[in-house]
Amino acid sequence: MSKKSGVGTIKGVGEKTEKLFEKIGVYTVDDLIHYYPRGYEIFGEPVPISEVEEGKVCTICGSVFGRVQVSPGKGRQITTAYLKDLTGTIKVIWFRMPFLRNTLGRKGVVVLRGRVVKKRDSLVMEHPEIYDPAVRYQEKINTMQPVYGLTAGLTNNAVIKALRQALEQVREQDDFLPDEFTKKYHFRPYEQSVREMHFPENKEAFLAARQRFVFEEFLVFILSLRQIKNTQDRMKNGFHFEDQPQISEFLRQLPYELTAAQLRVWDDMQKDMKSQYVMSRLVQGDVGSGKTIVAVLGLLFAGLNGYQGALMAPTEVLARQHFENIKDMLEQYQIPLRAELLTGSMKAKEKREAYARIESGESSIIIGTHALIQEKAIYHNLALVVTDEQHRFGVKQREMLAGKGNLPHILVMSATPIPRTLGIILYGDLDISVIDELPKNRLPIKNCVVDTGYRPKAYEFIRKQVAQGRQCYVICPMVEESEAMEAENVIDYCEMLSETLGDSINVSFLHGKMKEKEKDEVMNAFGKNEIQVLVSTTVVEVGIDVPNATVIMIENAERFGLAQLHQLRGRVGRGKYQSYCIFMTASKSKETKERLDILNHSNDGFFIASEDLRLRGPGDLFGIRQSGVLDFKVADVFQDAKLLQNASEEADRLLLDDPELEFPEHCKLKEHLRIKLDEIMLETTL
Ligand SMILES: Nc1ncnc2c1ncn2[C@@H]1O[C@H](COP(=O)(O)OP(=O)(O)OP(=O)(O)O)[C@@H](O)[C@H]1O
Repeated sequence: MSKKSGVGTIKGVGEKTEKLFEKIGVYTVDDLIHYYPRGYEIFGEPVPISEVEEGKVCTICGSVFGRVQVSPGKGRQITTAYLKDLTGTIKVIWFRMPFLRNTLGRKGVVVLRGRVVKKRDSLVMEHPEIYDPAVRYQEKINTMQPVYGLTAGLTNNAVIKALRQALEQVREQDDFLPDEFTKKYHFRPYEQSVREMHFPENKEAFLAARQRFVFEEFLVFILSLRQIKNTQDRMKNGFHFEDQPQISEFLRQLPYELTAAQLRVWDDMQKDMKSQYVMSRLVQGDVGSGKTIVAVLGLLFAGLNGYQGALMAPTEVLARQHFENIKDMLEQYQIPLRAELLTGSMKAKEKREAYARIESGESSIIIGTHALIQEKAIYHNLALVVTDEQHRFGVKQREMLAGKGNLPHILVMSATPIPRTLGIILYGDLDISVIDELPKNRLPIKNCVVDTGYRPKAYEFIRKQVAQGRQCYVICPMVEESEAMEAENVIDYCEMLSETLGDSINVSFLHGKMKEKEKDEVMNAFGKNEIQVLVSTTVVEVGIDVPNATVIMIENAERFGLAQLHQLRGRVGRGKYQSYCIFMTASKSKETKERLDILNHSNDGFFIASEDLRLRGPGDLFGIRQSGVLDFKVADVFQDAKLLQNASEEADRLLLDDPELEFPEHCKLKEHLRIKLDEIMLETTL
């Protein structure tokens, strides 16, 4: 086995497990070595069964009592057992582990560790880890146990086992970080740091190791940005943009006036597009601040000037929403441009026809997902690409999109509230425009944080809002184990709510496992108010815009990060109606209360992000990811702002001394950067 070999070369990793590893993005031994835990658990002593608490991960010790039963149902089997100690008995269930029926009964005393939930008024431990024999658990008490991101079928223990072997392959010479930084910032040696990331002695050791990888990650990121920026600096374009009277007319006819901030951004964009240089602009604005219309203006501007404009959305649901919205606008305001939708799930024939209309230039506004940048899509004078911050383009992507024509202007949309100073570092290759005000017609969202006892009242409130013609979202409890279980959960909840609310209210559900077409149908029906209450997972998190929705109720609010809760809440309060957000939590913990209080008292994404940082403090072990957007493996833009600053300064200095990274001490870094840049290119072209 070497670091470059596949995970399948690790002892005990068979073909099936190899496939599961691939699902989580681990292909090689090296990938595994750098597959860091999502968090760590500190195991406590087992508690008496009579003292387990709802909503908490608990450890109990006892023996299996009675028969172990497995409910039928292909792929959904539930194994049920009862565990007993001197103080009481608790029901325990496992999902999709029918083989436990034969093994569990024989084990005698076991230690189980899992989350306790309430089902039909009694406590149930869900899908716990089993420690066998119990003495093995003793070794773990008070140690930090890594918790990895998993997929159905892959257990945490399997990852740990494979990792222990993989770590044998780590060598000091694998370190690509130049020595000068290790010395200057007192980082621990590479090999030790990798180990401490997975199996830290204690919190301090973990924090020290983490610092090193945070710095490394930022440094590589910034150096890559600088390279992209260097090649695209002040690139000339061959477009010729002129003011379009139809756009002024369009703006006059819109049912609302643009805010001053929106007008400012639109002004920046026009200047960019009319100049002789290629635009690379980031538009940053809080949820619901009205970024879409600004993007639409850009697309119209391109179309009316005889070019094509493309809008790339992160999900199909969102792509379709934008498409319908733009198509309606074109019709309503009699703008003679054709909009085209292009998504991965479209039928081959539909795609072929769309490609043809794109290539001939018949369609000038093209909206879609990643499919937009697939090879088969050939553009006819593409002048603008609007995208979100997940899909950032380098020169290569621009070239590919443009075909043989000019490099298109790029507009990137972001709802991540990042302080300007950080933004300049992180988006070093982009000019930044900020939408810092909300449309005038908005009433601030009214929030409340309540416990689960409030549910009946919340449902009553929803019923009243629906009676007034409004609509509601219910975000379902999160299930960490698997997407499939999350889907089941959403369906069950939907059934229950539908019964509670009665026949006159249409309740439906949405989850990530549904087919794109089904998702579209549900979202469409919700958009038209044919569905009044939508029970959903976090798939509605980004971009969904149904201004008639006025209530969002978020179950298990304590399990989400503040930024994510803010995004979710942003689904309401998008129109003129008073909107409400109900944060539901069973947790009594002080931290939860404090965190949710921040949201309860503020609707300002920027303030929330900074408060979150203050609360979590530096080096928070269990920090729930701030944003999926600037997705660093280890680093956190907010928490590690200081290291980001350091890395940025060091990157500048490094490039000043050795612009091509040709010094011998930089050669490993250079090689790593090359691989990294290839990866970035690949990610954006797939
Ligand atoms: N100036 C304005 N006045 C009134 N309503 C507006 C204005 N600008 C946009 N809107 C409306 O506000 C709603 C939210 O706008 P939009 O969907 O563009 O938000 P966003 O910034 O993209 O938010 P998110 O980040 O949540 O996707 C839309 O229904 C839009 O029509």
